[in-house]
Amino acid sequence: MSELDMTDNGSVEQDLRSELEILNGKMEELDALISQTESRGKRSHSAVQPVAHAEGLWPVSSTEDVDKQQLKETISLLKATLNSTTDGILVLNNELRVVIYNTKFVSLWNIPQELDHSDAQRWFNAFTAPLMENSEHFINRIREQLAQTDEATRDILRFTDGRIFESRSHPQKIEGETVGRVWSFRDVTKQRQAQELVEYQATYDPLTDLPNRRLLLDRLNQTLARCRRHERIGALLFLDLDNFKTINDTLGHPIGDALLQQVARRLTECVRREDTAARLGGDEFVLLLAEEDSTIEDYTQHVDMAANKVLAALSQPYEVQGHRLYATTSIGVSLFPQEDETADDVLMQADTAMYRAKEAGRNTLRFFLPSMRKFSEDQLHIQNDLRQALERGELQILWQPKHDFSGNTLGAEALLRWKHPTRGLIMPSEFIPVAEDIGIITSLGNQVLEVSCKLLRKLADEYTEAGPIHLSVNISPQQFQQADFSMQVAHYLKESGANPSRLTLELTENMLVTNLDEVMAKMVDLKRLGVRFSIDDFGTGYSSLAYLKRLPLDEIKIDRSFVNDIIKDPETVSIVEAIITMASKLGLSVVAEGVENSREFDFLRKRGCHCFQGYMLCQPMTDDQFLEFISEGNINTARANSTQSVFEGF
Ligand SMILES: Nc1nc2c(ncn2[C@@H]2O[C@@H]3COP(=O)(O)O[C@H]4[C@@H](O)[C@H](n5cnc6c(=O)[nH]c(N)nc65)O[C@@H]4COP(=O)(O)O[C@H]3[C@H]2O)c(=O)[nH]1
Repeated sequence: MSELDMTDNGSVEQDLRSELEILNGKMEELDALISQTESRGKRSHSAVQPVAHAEGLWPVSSTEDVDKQQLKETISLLKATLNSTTDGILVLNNELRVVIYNTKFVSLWNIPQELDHSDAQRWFNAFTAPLMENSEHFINRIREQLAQTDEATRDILRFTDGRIFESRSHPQKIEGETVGRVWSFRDVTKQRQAQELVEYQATYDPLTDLPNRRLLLDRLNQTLARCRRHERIGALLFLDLDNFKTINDTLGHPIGDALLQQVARRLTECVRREDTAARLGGDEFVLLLAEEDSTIEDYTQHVDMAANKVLAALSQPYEVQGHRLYATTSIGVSLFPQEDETADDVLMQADTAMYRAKEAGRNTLRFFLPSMRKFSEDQLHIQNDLRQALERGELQILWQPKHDFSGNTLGAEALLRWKHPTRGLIMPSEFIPVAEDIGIITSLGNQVLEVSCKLLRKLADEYTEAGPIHLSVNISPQQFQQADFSMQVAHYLKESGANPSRLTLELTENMLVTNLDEVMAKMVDLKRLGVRFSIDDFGTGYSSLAYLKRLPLDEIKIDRSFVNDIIKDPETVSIVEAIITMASKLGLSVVAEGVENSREFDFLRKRGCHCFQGYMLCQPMTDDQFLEFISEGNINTARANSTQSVFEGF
């Protein structure tokens, strides 16, 4: 690569002067000598001709009546001085012919002796072409510098073999008239590489080689300025991997790092050269799309397509050190400029939109809307409030019963609610992701486990006539990954005296596929205690027959979205039928969740579904309501408590 970097002209003249101090001194001697001969009526300097020597090219006078001895001494001193410098020195005249050079120059540029040493044009043609990607540019620069009769210059020359030279040049004058130019070349490869490394480390992410936050903000600032100046539109995409933490915690950081590297590669492949893919840290990436002179509608469409392409690319399975991993992404998009927002504002807006994408179910994208600004402020408040909610006892567990096809209550699922002092009832879809983000989901989940175990014991002791009632508890990935999770479960079971076979732990598919072996070992451990396992939201994640066969599962829960679609969508009918058949072949019971009407119920019952949960049957209820419901053994109690129940009877 040939890169000319013209900077620092002012101070260079000073540097060059000092560097060539000795040389200049000798030149003055030579001038004085020449003047002597001139004063005798001879124009000796015009007779000085370049003659090639093994060590370089030196001016030799042909004038007979110059004091030859004195001239010889001066030349030998000049020669010694030039050859003692660590820089390659080259002097050209205005016609681009070589006047003088030293041995260092020859060795730096690998110039063989047999070449015509007086013809710089020929040198450069022969030697710069293979050394530099753009040698023509270099030769033009030499000509340009020769034309700059007064200025000192400094360039950085880059060679295809990786070497970097610093080239300084200074005009050569005789009696005020510029007759040529002196160049000094220094190999600065090591210094430049060290400097570039420092610069690189300050602006690039070492793991993925992508620009870091600093460089991104710098480019975003420039893009914002260009957009404002030329009335263009730009877009920033904020990406966050949905289940990276699970993978990182379960499989370890080396695998997490390798996954991030693959994500970075895919991102770079998805975008155009003029776009910027950056990593902010952790599993947060950003795409800065090049600005365009376009209408907001066209640009939005373009960004939407680009973001969907990224979602599709990043959701493909990853092969990392023998593990097949799945990672989806949530994307928030901010279009700019809107008002007088800064680069930080744009980043924050995209981040806010990303949270909305997560909230909307992950593996999706959302554009930032001004109304979301309030949402991000709310998020901050929610985080602070949730930290205190545990201590203040604001979290409550509701129980949603599950029934067999005759209406017998088989059990219930524990569902959290947050009774916020000013905002009222907050649903888990809103606060569970926050609890995961701020790291309190494990203690929250443990409380649900503890309460569930105590209730199991109470049901077994005091509600025997209701038959064996099972309780199901949702287990978050972070909670399951705790090294002492099995011990925690064992502790709550022992402390309460609950029957372990009545406790069902609900896991999600994505939790299972990240590291099958480790997950299986933990499940086997827990199975020894006697607990049951259920896969929640089955069909929405990465369902794989491999894990269904290998893991010690007891139950599959068909996701609500399938249940609600079976009436209107023939494809969903096939999926649900396949799930029930497969579960039956594997000896697993099937729970249909979110059953809202009798048509869904009838369809599922006829296909062999064992267990039903949904508003048609019962809404989630408080402890007291649930215990009353159990003691009456009558589903009609639940109907009476529920305004939304559409249950028509079994
Ligand atoms: N539209 C409709 N919805 C129905 C119907 N029947 C039940 N549902 C709702 O479906 C969700 C079922 O729970 P999930 O799939 O485990 O999904 C749960 C679970 O993933 C999570 N969650 C709730 N409690 C806990 C908890 O204690 N720990 C953890 N880790 N997650 C929890 O929050 C999710 C949402 O919980 P909920 O809002 O209580 O929502 C519950 C329930 O109220 C119906 O007929 N129609």
